[in-house]
Amino acid sequence: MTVADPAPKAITSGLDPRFAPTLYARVGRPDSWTLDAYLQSGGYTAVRRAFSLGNDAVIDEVKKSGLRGRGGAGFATGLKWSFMPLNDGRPHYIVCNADESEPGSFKDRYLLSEDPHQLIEGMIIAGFAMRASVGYIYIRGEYVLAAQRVQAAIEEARRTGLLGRDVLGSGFDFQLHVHRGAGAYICGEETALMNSLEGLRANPRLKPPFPAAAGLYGLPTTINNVETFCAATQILRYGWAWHAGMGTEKSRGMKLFQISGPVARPGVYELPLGTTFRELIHDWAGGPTEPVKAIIPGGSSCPMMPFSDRILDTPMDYESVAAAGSMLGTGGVTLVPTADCIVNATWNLVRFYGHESCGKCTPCREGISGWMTRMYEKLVRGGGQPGDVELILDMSDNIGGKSFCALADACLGPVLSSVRLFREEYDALANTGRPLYPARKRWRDE
Ligand SMILES: NC(=O)c1ccc[n+]([C@@H]2O[C@H](COP(=O)([O-])OP(=O)(O)OC[C@H]3O[C@@H](n4cnc5c(N)ncnc54)[C@H](O)[C@@H]3O)[C@@H](O)[C@H]2O)c1
Ligand SMILES: Cc1cc2nc3c(=O)[nH]c(=O)nc-3n(C[C@H](O)[C@H](O)[C@H](O)COP(=O)(O)O)c2cc1C
Ligand code: SF4
Repeated sequence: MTVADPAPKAITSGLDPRFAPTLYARVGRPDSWTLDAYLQSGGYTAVRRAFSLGNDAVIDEVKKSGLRGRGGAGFATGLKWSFMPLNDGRPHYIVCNADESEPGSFKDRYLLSEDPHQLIEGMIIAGFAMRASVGYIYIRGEYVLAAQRVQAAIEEARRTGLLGRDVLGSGFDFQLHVHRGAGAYICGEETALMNSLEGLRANPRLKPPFPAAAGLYGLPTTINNVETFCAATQILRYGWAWHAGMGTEKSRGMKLFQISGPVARPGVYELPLGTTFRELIHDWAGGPTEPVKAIIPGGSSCPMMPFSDRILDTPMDYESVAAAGSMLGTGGVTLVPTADCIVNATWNLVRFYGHESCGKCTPCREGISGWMTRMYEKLVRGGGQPGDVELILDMSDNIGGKSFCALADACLGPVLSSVRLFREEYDALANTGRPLYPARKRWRDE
């Protein structure tokens, strides 16, 4: 754990005036993290509505809203909630995945530190719907401020009858606990996260069984991302039709897009799914500050795409970005400058994944942490040889689809796409030992 959590001064919440303020409505406002501020803006009305609807109707409401998981994979949230068994007499758990460690993703930290009650309300609603009386919020270790604010908000909620026995006189008992991570990316993978919560080493578990069948302590569990629970609060507040009325046919609602790299106004922008890359980059983030050659659309595990007119006009929804050859992921858009060595930039990601490999399976431990990391290091240090690029492709072929969890494949996203798009930069290093562009300074080099 190395990086302390700074106060969120630099964020830009791009609330679109055409839509009612939603997920980031309170971010940046004075004392936004306190119960008083939350109540003044209509907080905890959604949970009262949920209680009046009843458990199954809440799940139905989320299903009809079209909400899909905002942790990256986009799995239908209401459907996932409906997998939890009914009245089986066993304890059920819900878990909030607040581990947010994907390079390029930084939306959840501000939901946590600036608006913890919105998350708590979403988790009470989810716990009620899925008959869970205990919830855990697993927070990335580096998010110090976020953990403090969430903990303080839980205590406020307990003191005022929003958590604990008989929440708001509904007869529903619900407790929430914060668990802080200790700086491992793999703890964001939901089954590794459950092992970590149980005090075990954070290795992923086999799926299936999915968590609803056998989750935390082997009991029915549902894990959702921070933004997903917060969106559930808004859906219960404004109704499923309001949410389903935004976005595209299969990707409904608003999304927190993040943009980093050489743009005038990097930050978090709350926009409807289906907004184009061009609108985000040019209209909201003020446009690139230097020539750009690639877009990483949704966090570092998503394949790079060229910075072309076709891609700029692609709507940012799950289907359109997949059709364009990548993934929407977390909506964390990163721009890669033209004058940066793509091999060095990719090496930065490869060594991140190599460092974060949990070591459980051979293709990832030996392939990513070992061969791939050494191969990139050799290339960027000027030791490249003819045939190295073919070797990278061959290694990728032996790793892809053969690892225990998605981490190894995530590393291959930037590797294979950068070779495909910028082969000449790889060939230059392999054949001459010299890059076509000088490498930018990376924080890992400092
Ligand atoms: N937010 C971050 O910081 C971060 C970091 C790394 C990766 N990611 C994202 O993680 C994603 C991969 O996550 P994953 O490996 O959990 O994806 P996944 O597709 O295995 O699962 C996504 C969710 O849907 C559920 N699910 C999927 N199929 C199911 C089924 N048949 N029955 C019941 N439930 C089912 C899973 O339990 C899980 O909750 C990537 O797309 C990436 O964008 C996010
Ligand atoms: C290596 C790895 C790391 C992950 N890290 C996160 C994370 O930090 N936050 C998150 O919400 N999901 C993360 N995920 C995805 C989770 O496994 C899971 O899909 C998600 O929490 C489900 O929530 P959702 O349905 O609300 O998206 C990660 C997946 C993998 C493979
Ligand atoms: S792919 Fe990597 S992180 Fe996932 S189980 Fe295998 S070694 Fe661990």
